[in-house]
Amino acid sequence: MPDSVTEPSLNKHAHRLLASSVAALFAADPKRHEQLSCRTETLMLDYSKQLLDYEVLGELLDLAGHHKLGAAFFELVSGAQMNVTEARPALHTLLRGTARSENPDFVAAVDACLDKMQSLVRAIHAGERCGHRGDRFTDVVNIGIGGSDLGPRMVCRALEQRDQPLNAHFIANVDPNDLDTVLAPLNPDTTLVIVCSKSFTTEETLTNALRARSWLASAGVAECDIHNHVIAVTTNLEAASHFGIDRDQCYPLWDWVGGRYSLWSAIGLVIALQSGWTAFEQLLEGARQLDECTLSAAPIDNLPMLMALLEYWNTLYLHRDTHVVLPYSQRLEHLTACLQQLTMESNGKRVKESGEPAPQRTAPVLWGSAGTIGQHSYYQLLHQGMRQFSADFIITLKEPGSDSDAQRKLVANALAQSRTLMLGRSDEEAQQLAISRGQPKAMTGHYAMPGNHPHSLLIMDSVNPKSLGALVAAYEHKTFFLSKLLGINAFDQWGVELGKQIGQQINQMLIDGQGLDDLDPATAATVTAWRDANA
Ligand SMILES: O=P(O)(O)OC[C@H]1O[C@](O)(CO)[C@@H](O)[C@@H]1O
Repeated sequence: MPDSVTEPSLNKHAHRLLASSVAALFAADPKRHEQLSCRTETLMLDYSKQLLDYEVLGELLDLAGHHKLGAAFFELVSGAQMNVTEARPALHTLLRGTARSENPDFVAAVDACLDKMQSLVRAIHAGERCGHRGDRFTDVVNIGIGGSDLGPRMVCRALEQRDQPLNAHFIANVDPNDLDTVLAPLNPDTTLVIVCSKSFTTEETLTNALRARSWLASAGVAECDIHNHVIAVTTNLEAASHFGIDRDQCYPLWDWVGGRYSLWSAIGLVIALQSGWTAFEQLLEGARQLDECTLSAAPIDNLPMLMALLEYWNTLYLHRDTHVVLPYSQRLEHLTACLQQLTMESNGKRVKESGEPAPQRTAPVLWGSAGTIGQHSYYQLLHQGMRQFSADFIITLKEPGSDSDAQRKLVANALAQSRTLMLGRSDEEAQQLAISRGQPKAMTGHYAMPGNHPHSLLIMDSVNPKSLGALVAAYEHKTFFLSKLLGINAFDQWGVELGKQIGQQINQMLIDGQGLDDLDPATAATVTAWRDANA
């Protein structure tokens, strides 16, 4: 493939389609939703409201072939060194049992870790492993940040039940208010703390872990009993044992699992503790099934590949700068935050794998929140603002046990918004509205909405462990396929690393006030102001 900024024929199609509309495409082909949809066991993608026709779809599918997306995915799950700057594979799929025979060297470690996790979960749920006074654990606090927080936090919220074995809590921010607020209502005697840090060097996590230990100690947990209340998940056993967590209380992680892809590993312990081992296994199974189907399906039937091709089309050709994810489920309220790290930390890059500048736009900004709440804040911009965006609506068909009237209204809102984003309100209708309000025609523009905002619907039966596993895996693979279309490495994050490094330097300057001349004057002035305020 030449490194052209964009493919000329797709550019021509984009020009043509931008002068048309999704509504016109539906008028010409009322059954297009039957063709422009794709199913897996647990998910359905309806992309008929995207601004594309069969010609464009054909060319996008050809691109999948040119970029050898299927082969690249096989390489990924087979343990090829996809992370070129860190010379590592990215084998999160192995954690859920995909391509075991391709990765014989790592299988035993994964199995042993799962066994160790399961034993812990069983012992805690059976009341065999208790707090220092012999009380059953009632609460589990996960301390971690980024991938060591967002995935498990999202899944725990999604699977929350009234009568669950343990209640899960999360502390991520180094802002002391986060820890103080989370721990305040908890009983230290019945609380288990999991320190999740792949590197065991992340400042926020280590600071919070120390503070959580002090909280336990000040509640009377003797130093020799702390090991019963604090466990760790990390690749860095040495740092964890230096911190005071015995090796046998550490659950392993490996450098071949990226932080933002790690919820399937022991980083997911909090999920199993909250929702049970079976739920955790089902989560892995849903993701594994999605992996299998991504490995075997032709591009036209390959749900994450289609999602990536659509994002590529929307970003590069229809010039959408942002992608809004709108889950119509309060259970999925943390999904967007989780996908932000997944997609923007993976594909928010400006160079290709080779180190050359990326010749085109890379990842769009991802944002959004659970519907219907956003309808009463930022949807106004979606309907009448001037920004160009694409969107995913996530809808569930049946939520057993929830109020059916409210549930129906939720879905009605999702479908209404999707339809309005597609159709908008025509100038004629807007004019009639202006007139009916006794206003001159000149006021028409206030009521008109362009519509024609490309978006997909991701539909699942309900938010359950299996469908959730599949949903997250679908976004993971979409992210990977997009990286391959863009030619970038999805598995490093050098921008974040720089921030961590400079943060440590400035922390030292806040402590001792030394070396301020090395800073820019504005930053130095704020360091001085902070030191004065805290003198
Ligand atoms: O698990 P660790 O090593 O504490 O890192 C936490 C997070 O920090 C990052 O490096 C940057 O945010 C993420 O990739 C990672 O998930």
